[in-house]
Amino acid sequence: MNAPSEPMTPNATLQISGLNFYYGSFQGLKDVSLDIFNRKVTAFIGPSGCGKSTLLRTLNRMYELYPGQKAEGKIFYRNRNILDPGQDVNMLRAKVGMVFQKPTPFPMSVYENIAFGVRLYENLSKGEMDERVEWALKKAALWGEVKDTLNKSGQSRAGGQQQRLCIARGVAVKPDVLLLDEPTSALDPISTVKIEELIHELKQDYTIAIVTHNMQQAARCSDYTAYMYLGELVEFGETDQIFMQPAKKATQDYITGRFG
Ligand SMILES: Nc1ncnc2c1ncn2[C@@H]1O[C@H](COP(=O)(O)OP(=O)(O)OP(=O)(O)O)[C@@H](O)[C@H]1O
Repeated sequence: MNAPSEPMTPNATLQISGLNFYYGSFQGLKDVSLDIFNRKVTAFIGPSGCGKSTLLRTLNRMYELYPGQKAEGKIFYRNRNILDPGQDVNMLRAKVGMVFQKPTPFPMSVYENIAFGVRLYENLSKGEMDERVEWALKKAALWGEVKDTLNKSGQSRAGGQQQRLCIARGVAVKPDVLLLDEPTSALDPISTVKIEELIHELKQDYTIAIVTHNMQQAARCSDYTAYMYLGELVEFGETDQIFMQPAKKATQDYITGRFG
């Protein structure tokens, strides 16, 4: 780990400063700066291709799994710039977990879906692991539905349960931050409501950033909203302000459906 660098804004879990992102020669993010606050939900909204997912994927350096993708600028987490080459990326991804649009349980039992990730970071006894699995499934509001079938395949569950299993898997390694990339867009309305209720519960313990196409979802779930367009952050603020009194006409046009 590098020496501590700059102090962060109080109450910020992540502080993004002057972030640029490149897919080869194409610039996907342009000088983006914003704070992601502790135990709050921050929503990224904007038309398709504006850079929402790109921004989310910088926060745990997920983009590095793909050649030719590069981030420049600073993202502070615990007073350190996680974009520094010395950052331990595995540790970062344990602390800043991610859930994807399409539920992606591993091809193994419900129990193993959770235990697998925990074993990468901790050496727990069988009893401790059983407790951790139960704890994570309870956090993801799934325990009641799966407690009698923990040894059945995670992939055989319904879509909404699979997504909550992925959230349980993320929570099980005790992260600080959960990144949710369109977590309900592949789900039916009832499962969507459950995930939204879960987000509300989870923010008591975790900092959450969510990408969503659905403006009503952003309005319902988030405390802060960032409106993006063509790789730039147009406006960022408390969700009520962004939806009721946006400072910029471009934001107003988007949220009133006049554009996008
Ligand atoms: N692997 C890639 N290679 C090249 N360009 C990419 C790649 N992935 C994304 N882009 C481009 O980067 C820009 C931002 O994409 P991104 O997926 O972050 O947008 P988004 O706002 O999340 O869009 P959507 O709502 O459609 O998911 C787009 O112009 C997109 O075409």
